[in-house]
Amino acid sequence: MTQTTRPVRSVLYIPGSKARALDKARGLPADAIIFDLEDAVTPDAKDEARVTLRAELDKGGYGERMKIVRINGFDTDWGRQDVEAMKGADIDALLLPKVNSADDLQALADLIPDVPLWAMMETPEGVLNAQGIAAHPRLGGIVMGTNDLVKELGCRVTADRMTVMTSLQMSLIAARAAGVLIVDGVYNAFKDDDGLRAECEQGRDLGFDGKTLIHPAQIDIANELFAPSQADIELARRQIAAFEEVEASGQGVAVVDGKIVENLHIVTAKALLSKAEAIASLEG
Ligand SMILES: CC(C)(COP(=O)(O)OP(=O)(O)OC[C@H]1O[C@@H](n2cnc3c(N)ncnc32)[C@H](O)[C@@H]1OP(=O)(O)O)[C@@H](O)C(=O)NCCC(=O)NCCSC(=O)C[C@H](O)C(=O)O
Ligand SMILES: [Mg+2]
Repeated sequence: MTQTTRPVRSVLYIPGSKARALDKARGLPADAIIFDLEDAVTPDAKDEARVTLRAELDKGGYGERMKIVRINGFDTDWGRQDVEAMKGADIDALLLPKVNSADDLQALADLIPDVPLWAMMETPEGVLNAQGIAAHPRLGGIVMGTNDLVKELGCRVTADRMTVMTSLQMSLIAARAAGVLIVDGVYNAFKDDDGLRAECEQGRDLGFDGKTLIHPAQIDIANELFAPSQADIELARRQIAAFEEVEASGQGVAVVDGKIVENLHIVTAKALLSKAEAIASLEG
């Protein structure tokens, strides 16, 4: 599976300092894990977290879950030490926080070869430079950092997220233009399932590949809402069948449920079926 077809419906942050949570993650149904050395770890726990995390990664047992390590930025004392500690580790990506430009990613790329890089989109400068960041040759994915964005923009958190909508969409457009994955920001109220459900639906409808999460109880909702539903799958199959039929008679437009279906809709339908297959193979 290439990085862009790999399911990332649920992307769970785990503080690198919490050994129990790091162990628990081996049995959680998250598609991806962000092992965090940045904001979820207090300054006095940074050195120990780095050692704990490397030991847990070396132990393995995380299966097919995508393993992403969020390091500290290079404007801190810890960023370079985090990179050193992750050299040779069995990980799928390093995630750089507060990326302002492609140069920030290049500084990380210069320190470590081969490992794909992911970028946190969570500063106004980063959002304005989203196109260049997404186009960096080592970039595999973008993670929205909506908490930092709210802080930096000086806006309020609203239920409809209109205050961060421009940033979400600029980042998403940049990711799509570059062909990299992009996952939505976290929903802080981790006991509010209805609120999480609404935000997942919004993120999915906007085009995000999945949602970052802070608690295991959020995983099932994200997995459900970022997967094609049975109705989506059946409609895609009917569209493909109907289009093949009209195509065989030399026409380019079918009608399904009173709506036109053209070749471009078939591309979307096939992509949806590929995603459903990738999820089934991951879960199987
Ligand atoms: C939010 C929490 C502090 C809550 O922790 P806790 O009170 O321990 O929760 P529970 O008692 O309900 O936990 C039940 C069991 O689940 C395990 N657990 C909890 N959280 C996780 C997790 N994230 N991953 C794996 N396992 C987890 C507990 O260990 C319990 O297990 P057991 O004892 O066996 O029953 C806590 O959930 C937490 O710390 N969450 C992560 C917070 C975090 O990572 N924050 C940083 C990322 S958010 C961010 O920075 C985004 C971005 O940068 C931005 O700007 O927006
Ligand atoms: Mg942040």
